[in-house]
Amino acid sequence: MLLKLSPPPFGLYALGLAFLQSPVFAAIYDRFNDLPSGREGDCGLVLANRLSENPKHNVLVLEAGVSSVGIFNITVPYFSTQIMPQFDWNLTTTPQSGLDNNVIFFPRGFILGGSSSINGMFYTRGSADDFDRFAEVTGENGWSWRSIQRYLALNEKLVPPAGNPNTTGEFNPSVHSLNGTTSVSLPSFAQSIDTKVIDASSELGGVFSFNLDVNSGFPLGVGWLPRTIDSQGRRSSSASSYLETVLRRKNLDVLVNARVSRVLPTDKSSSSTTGYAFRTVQFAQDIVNGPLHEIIATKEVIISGGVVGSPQILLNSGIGNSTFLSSLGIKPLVDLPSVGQNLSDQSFIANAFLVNSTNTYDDINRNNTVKTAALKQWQGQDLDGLPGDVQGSGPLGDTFANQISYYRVGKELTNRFGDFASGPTSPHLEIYPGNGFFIVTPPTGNYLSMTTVVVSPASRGSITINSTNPFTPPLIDPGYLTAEFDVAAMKEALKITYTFLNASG
Ligand SMILES: Cc1cc2nc3c(=O)[nH]c(=O)nc-3n(C[C@H](O)[C@H](O)[C@H](O)COP(=O)(O)OP(=O)(O)OC[C@H]3O[C@@H](n4cnc5c(N)ncnc54)[C@H](O)[C@@H]3O)c2cc1C
Repeated sequence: MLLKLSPPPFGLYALGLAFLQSPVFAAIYDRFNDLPSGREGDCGLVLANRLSENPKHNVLVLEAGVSSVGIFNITVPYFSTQIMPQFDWNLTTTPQSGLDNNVIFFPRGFILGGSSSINGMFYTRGSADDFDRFAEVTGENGWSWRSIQRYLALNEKLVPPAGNPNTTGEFNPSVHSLNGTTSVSLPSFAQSIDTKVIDASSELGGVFSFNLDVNSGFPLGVGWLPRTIDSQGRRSSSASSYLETVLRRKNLDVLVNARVSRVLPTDKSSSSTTGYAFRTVQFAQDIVNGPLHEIIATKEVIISGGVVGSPQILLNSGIGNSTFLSSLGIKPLVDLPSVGQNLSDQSFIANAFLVNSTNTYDDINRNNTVKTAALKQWQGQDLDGLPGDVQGSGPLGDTFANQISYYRVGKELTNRFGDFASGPTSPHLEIYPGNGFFIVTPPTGNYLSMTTVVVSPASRGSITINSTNPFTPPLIDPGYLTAEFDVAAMKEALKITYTFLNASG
């Protein structure tokens, strides 16, 4: 099947895959010249995994960033709290009018696995209403909450946390799968605030009531937070779960340091009325000096460059708003005005409060002796002369939040602005506690973080380009807090946070 683009299809993925003869062996390559000849195409890692299940398909993944294999700082979950510029695109937003024209860092993974290799590993599904809304909007019932269960089960593999602590009462086994691909576990490392959080939920009740499983389709309330971490306390990313496990396949190859500039029509005789077959992918391994390489997929190209990379590749290729592309000097091939529009991102504030406890994570972040001891614990080295230190245990084998909570804003706000959540089971707000001040820890003091997120934002923005150089960073405008609803909702999140913190527990 060729990927033919003609208006109005949307949801274009890109970077391709190909069907070739005589598979040789599978590998991750650094240089184009080392690729076995005849390997043509590429695609996202879940697709690469599923498509290469069929030995008749040959699949090539092109990744702009580096390989994730064996990278320690990616594997150790806790290091997700630190910015790692070598694995990041290091992008920033345009000045944000909703944030006093500040420019904000916009992290995205520049590595195999993309942002799943640098993210916070929270495993939280959308609500039942979210999926049912996808089904309604797309007219495709396969997206409904009921239908999607099969795919959630294929994705999730619930495993015991490192050290096998007792997780009874922290989840509902009936909504989890033991047989999928991505390892998911409950917290392995008890934080000193855990009991206080659960006690506050029970004391306050109402909207703070304990929810046995926020992944049941009904996320409202306070619950324990599953994370994509395996039983040895290692990050489970799309690269570690979907790619590294199948690298032995002879029909799957990966080329890293390969930045795609454009997809090109392969059949020059096609036109915007008959539709183009975009099977040629152009990319560079050296974006300053070139050269530009071209490969042609025998079958199909699938663009999966994420929320920033995909629209940028499409716009570079002449697929987008024709008037805009012409004004920039790019020949429009397919008029798709929605490309890069309607960007929706969740604004958040990492609120930090000084606390009188010294039992927080802050010293791991700023004291090398404490960090080294925690690393030894993660490596399973003996710290106390007693047997039993487990690989992946301790604070570094876990992410920074053990609980998560979801709320709806009051009726006053939805009556005034409308309801931007997908339905009554869907939250407007997410709030999670963390036992420290993360990302940029101050040199002194101990902290409690209460991060507040508007998860059903009304603000909309865009991803666009302002250059004919395909490697110039795109213009990222998430429009943070430009909608009045989002500002009002964030204020409500802060009020909820104060109520929660004022519980006597
Ligand atoms: C800091 C951070 C924390 C997050 N925390 C969580 C969390 O705790 N839980 C959660 O569920 N979600 C979290 N997310 C969101 C989640 O990680 C992303 O939604 C998800 O990874 C998006 O997947 P994707 O494949 O669409 O895009 P990406 O993960 O961005 O992958 C796109 C891939 O394409 C590559 N690429 C892009 N352009 C090109 C090009 N021109 N040529 C070649 N390759 C290209 C990129 O390098 C990347 O590997 C977080 C995201 C970030 C950034």
